[in-house]
Amino acid sequence: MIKPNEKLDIRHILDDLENYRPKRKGWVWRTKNPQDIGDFHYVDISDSLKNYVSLPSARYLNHIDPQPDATITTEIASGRFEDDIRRMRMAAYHGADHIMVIRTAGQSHMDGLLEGTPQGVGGVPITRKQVRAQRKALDIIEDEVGRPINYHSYVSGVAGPEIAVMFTEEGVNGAHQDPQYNVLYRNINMIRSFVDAAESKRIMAFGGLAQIDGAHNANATARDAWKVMPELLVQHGINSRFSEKVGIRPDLICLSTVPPAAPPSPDIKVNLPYALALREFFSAYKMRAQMNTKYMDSSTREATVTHVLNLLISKLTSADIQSTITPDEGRNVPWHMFNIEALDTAKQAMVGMDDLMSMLEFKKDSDLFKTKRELQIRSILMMEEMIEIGGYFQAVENGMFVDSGLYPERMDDGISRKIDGGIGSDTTYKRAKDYLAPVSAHYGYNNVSQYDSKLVDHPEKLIGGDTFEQPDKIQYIDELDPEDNVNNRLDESEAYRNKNLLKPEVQWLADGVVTVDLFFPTEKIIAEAAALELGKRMNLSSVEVIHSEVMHPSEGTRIQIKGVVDFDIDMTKLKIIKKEENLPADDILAYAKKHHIKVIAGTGGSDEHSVGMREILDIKHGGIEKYGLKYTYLGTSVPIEKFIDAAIEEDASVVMISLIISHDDIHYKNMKKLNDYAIEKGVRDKLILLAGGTQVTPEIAKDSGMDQGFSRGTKGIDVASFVVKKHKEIYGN
Ligand SMILES: Cc1ncc(COP(=O)(O)O)c(/C=N\CC[C@H](N)C(=O)O)c1O
Repeated sequence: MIKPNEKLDIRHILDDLENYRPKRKGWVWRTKNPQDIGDFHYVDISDSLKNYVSLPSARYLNHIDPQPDATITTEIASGRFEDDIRRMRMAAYHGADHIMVIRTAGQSHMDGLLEGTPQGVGGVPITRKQVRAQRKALDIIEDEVGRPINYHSYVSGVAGPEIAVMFTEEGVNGAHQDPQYNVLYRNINMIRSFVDAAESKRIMAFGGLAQIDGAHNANATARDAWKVMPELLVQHGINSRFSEKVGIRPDLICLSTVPPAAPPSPDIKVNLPYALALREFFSAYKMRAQMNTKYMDSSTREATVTHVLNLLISKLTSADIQSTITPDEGRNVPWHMFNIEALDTAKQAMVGMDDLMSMLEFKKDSDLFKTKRELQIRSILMMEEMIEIGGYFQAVENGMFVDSGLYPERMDDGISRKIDGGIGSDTTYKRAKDYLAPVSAHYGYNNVSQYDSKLVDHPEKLIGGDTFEQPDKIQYIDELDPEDNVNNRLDESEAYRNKNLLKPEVQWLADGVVTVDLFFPTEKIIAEAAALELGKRMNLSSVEVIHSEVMHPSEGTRIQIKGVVDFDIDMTKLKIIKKEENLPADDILAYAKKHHIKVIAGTGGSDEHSVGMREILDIKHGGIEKYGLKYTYLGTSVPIEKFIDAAIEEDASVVMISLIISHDDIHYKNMKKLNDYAIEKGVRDKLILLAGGTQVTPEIAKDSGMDQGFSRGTKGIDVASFVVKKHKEIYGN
């Protein structure tokens, strides 16, 4: 099993891919398991991971990392699967157990399977080899984090059935499949789409894949998304009932529900009635909540707050899968850090709202229920009209879908598709009387008995098993394109994989992209031009403004730029400051007692923070008291001189000053003052001066005259161990 300090070896993953077989088939849900974690009892919770990265503030709660009971998704879309695999491992550490891989632009229109490992645009070309490599990598990653990970991509498009077969052969665990998506958003002929969908869904049912529908696209496409809510209910109904009739189990039918409105609209008031309406209509199925990307601009802060409101909706209603679009979707440059931020947002908000509904209930007499009912009635009326005019196909041709009017109001701007039009029109054929497909998952008419009436339920037995039973029958193609493949890409970036060279990246190894977050005290248009100039002068190339935010029309603008650095960093030449090993606790205790080490401690300058210092001092937090050091606490806002005067008076050998406020580097200025005063009083060489604080950098503290600086995450033993080592240096054993 791979260790956290070992990097995934992509070449090892690519090795012998031909003979890789998936460990299991089908989807795995998390198991809800209410439990105590740390000092708290959680209810909407599943088991914790073996290896993980907890939220930053978990540091104050014994590094607990509670995992919500909902599956959490991250979307991967860089175009190079070999770099996406590292991102998948990072995502798994941050709580993702559903990896959704976007396909290269336009794959929906390709009528057949792609092969090999060409680089994609905005996603990877989903091919058997890329799927195998990623599933094999996820086998390694799920063992490392200690939780099954679902691999997911898309079965929509004209090659739906072929992709469904390949996914089932390769152990893919989930897929989007919704013929309405083909029709409305990819202009694929509707007859072809529904015939293909029946076949694809039948195969997915056999493979146990979880299915996600495409209703969310309506509210990403409609002009005023909140007005398509009745239609969203209709779209969910069409795909869910169709899927169930074809044979997909209801607990694997996941409705992709996105709150259609976002702030500054009254988000919860608009979205909650819809969320309740949906779950009341479709309680037999699973809910896949997806964060709203429609109203996302380029501010990751704004996107994150909208995401949290979406998570509130999920907690107020239900979410079996909680999808986390990268908050950078607004810029359409999903980078590693934004996938991880979105995962942390979901985990943080969901565990933060654990067991919410045990404390709340909705006011029965509020508008909430009236609006919910009204939306449901509107959607039923829409279904009735569809039946009246001749059914779904006719309704699409009449442009009933994605009309920006709140049904039955019509704006007549819906997406209309011809029943006999679109890609793949006129490509469906009635099966002949003696039609036979000797395969284990096939929708509709299959005249097996003409050969063997005993095998009607197992047509594949006619040929000694199909590829689902006999994976060795799979025709595995390695590469088709001698240029555009992973081997060439790996060779190009080899120096950054197995040498000591380092480059910053946002999505691809050694892409060299960095961002600079800055503020200019001037109007936006000038600030943007100045930011580009600044980027150039910082020797960045391809400098672009990726976000600008007006703080005031003339007083100031915040700008984020991205740019590329063209140099490498040689890791062997870096000055790495190793964290000092602590002495054994017993040795510290014995020495401190023998030498009666006394400490003067307090928060210096005009600083009132005291929590941090108490943690480092008090025995109950594992403070220095636990290791035999006696301390006198001077309190907060202690004048700098008083520390030295007290040390002299009490014959203390250590001064510990806590300095949290860092404006204008006042913390370092106070350290200098402390050091200078100790020299002035002629006691500097007898004293150990230590400074601590959230913004204290040890190196700068030492440059400011301290013997050592301590920053976030310092423990009592770190300080006690340093004191004993330093005391031995000054006073001998
Ligand atoms: C039903 C369906 N089929 C296929 C595709 C993608 O289809 P192409 O491979 O042709 O782009 C989509 C698109 N949305 C999925 C991403 C979204 N951010 C999500 O999380 O759902 C879809 O909704």
